[in-house]
Amino acid sequence: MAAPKVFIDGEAGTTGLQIYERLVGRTDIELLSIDPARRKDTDARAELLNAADVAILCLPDDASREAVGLVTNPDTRIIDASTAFRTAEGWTYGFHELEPGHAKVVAASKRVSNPGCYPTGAVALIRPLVQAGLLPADYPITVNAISGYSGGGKGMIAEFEDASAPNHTTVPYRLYGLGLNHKHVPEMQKYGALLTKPIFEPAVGRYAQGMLVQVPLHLELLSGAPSLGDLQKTLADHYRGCAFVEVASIEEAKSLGTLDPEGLNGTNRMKLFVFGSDTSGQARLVALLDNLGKGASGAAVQSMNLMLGLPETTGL
Ligand SMILES: NC(=O)C1=CN([C@@H]2O[C@H](COP(=O)(O)OP(=O)(O)OC[C@H]3O[C@@H](n4cnc5c(N)ncnc54)[C@H](OP(=O)(O)O)[C@@H]3O)[C@@H](O)[C@H]2O)C=CC1
Ligand SMILES: CC(=O)N[C@@H](CCC(=O)OP(=O)(O)O)C(=O)O
Repeated sequence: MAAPKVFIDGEAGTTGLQIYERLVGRTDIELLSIDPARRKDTDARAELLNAADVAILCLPDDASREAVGLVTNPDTRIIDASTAFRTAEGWTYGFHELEPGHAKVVAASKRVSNPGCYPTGAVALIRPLVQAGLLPADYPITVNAISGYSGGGKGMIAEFEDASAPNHTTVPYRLYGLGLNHKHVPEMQKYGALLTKPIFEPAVGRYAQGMLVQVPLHLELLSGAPSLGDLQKTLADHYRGCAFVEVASIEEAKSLGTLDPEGLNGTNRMKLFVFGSDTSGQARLVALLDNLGKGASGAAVQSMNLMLGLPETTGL
């Protein structure tokens, strides 16, 4: 039987290139590549999109919407890495670990939206606690996060790395999203199962890749005033058996004095930590992941594997 065909639209971009590198050596799929000179040519893209069994879109939102509109082959299945369809009807959210059985839903879907990098961490921390009844759905959640500059794609990479770029910067760290209207907020609220819009405080640092996503909580405001151990156990129970999501034990978390955002770079893994103090009644939940791994390209390959009936860990 012929190997299924996969086309990456936006293969030359940051996310696209990382997916290409994960797929190029594989013999269980056939990678369709566009002539670099025609990579923005609508006809050339439409031809390959419709020839693919799975098309992975690694494009800005508008170009993603355009690409979806170019697909007329009912057998072409789409994984979109942009923000365009993450909360849209008819699309499956590609966070396999969302709840038991969700990987099967992804496997059967024709349209899968790849989760945002920050929401992957935030949703992973928040949703199981809401579903377990510990975290009230109307809790005033704050999500604080730092990402490496590759999170902003080719444009931001040039800004930090290319001294000749018009917007070149040498700042070590900066806050952004100050108007509290970051594009990831609706996604965090929807898949975090929250009734209240979270306050999202992102920052970018002068390093390429890797992120930390934090959710601070006051334990006495949670249902039943749980301990740090109760929160850790709820998360650990939820992610037990997941190949790519791990929950640190309370002992491991207590043994750490610091946490490095680059710790899982180059992997499709995410690790969750419950820090804090039962004595002070405060928790600091943290997700560690690679924005280009589990936060983008790794997650897209995980979905592609499932959609093609392959083990989700293939090539990851
Ligand atoms: N970087 C990250 O950590 C993450 C990114 N994403 C999402 O993935 C998507 C891609 O982001 P990223 O890879 O970072 O961005 P990049 O800017 O690095 O790459 C986007 C690519 O798309 C190309 N492109 C733009 N318009 C078109 C078009 N009309 N037709 C064909 N190609 C086009 C660009 O071309 P050109 O080279 O000419 O600019 C570029 O190569 C975005 O939607 C982003 O939100 C998701 C999670 C994390
Ligand atoms: C550092 C930085 O700028 N990060 C990007 C997020 C990455 C991205 O492009 O968003 P998705 O994960 O939804 O695709 C931002 O905040 O806009």
